[in-house]
Amino acid sequence: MTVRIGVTGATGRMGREVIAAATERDDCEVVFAVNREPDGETVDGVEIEPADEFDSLVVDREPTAVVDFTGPESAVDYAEACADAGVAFVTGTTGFDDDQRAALEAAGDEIAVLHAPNFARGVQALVNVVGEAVRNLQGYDVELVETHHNGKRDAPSGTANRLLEEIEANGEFSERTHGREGEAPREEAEIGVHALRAGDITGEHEIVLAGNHEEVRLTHRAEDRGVFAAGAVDAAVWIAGQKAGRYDFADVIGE
Ligand SMILES: NC(=O)C1=CN([C@@H]2O[C@H](COP(=O)(O)OP(=O)(O)OC[C@H]3O[C@@H](n4cnc5c(N)ncnc54)[C@H](OP(=O)(O)O)[C@@H]3O)[C@@H](O)[C@H]2O)C=CC1
Ligand SMILES: O=C(O)C1=N[C@H](C(=O)O)C[C@H](O)C1
Repeated sequence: MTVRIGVTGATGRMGREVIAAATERDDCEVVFAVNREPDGETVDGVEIEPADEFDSLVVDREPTAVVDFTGPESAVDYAEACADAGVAFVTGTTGFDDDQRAALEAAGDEIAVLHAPNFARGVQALVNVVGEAVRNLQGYDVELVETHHNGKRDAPSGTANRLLEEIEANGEFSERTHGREGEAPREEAEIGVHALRAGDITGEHEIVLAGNHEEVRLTHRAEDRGVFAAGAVDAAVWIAGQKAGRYDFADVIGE
């Protein structure tokens, strides 16, 4: 079976990678790709169409799934349009506020919705091990540093927030401290969170656990955005035929 994929944010950093990853697979076809204000360009031979035609494209082209890397507001709009059309929705977009997250989850009542803040398999492994590290090192100081390109809009990253949830679920922490300045001694139970933005760095996440005259560093470094795109296309293939509900990348890779 060929999985028919619609792509949103198609001329963005990730949208281009998704088109490339999908078109190089034998089991996928990109049936449409949209961006806000396309200027007639094509990406890997796929014509980029205007985003305001999404509602008709998602019906007429009969995609199996839409893959979205845009922004939180538009991701929610696309999820709702997919719910109306009965088309599965995969999004890697980050930076949702609580209302937007609730709206995205509500779409999961109608269709299969998969949201993952990071589609790298190595990050899923990091999520799996960080809780165990925190449990084994109770009382150690924990700090998280994430580093991304200078075009990233949200901070901390979606991946950082996911890792922080895992850290908090496995240890006794009082609060997150976002950066430090001036007279700011460390509280025993705080988690320091630091967001660096520079150049075209694809994405790095490092958790530092320190105490007892030793330190442990758990680091993931994405070397190429293709790793995220490949994971997102794997998710689009996996979600074909899934029933309505809310899914994450762990479901795709079988954990
Ligand atoms: N889950 C994962 O593995 C990953 C997630 N991400 C996340 O994906 C998202 C996109 O990242 P990236 O590709 O780097 O960003 P870009 O800014 O490069 O691309 C975003 C694209 O979406 C379009 N867009 C943005 N806002 C809207 C809107 N309101 N309506 C319609 N189109 C819109 C932009 O159009 P225009 O050109 O007109 O602005 C652009 O083409 C971010 O939230 C990022 O954090 C990124 C990498 C991996
Ligand atoms: O914006 C990015 O580039 C990335 N965003 C995701 C996030 O916010 O966690 C994933 C990845 O780190 C790249």
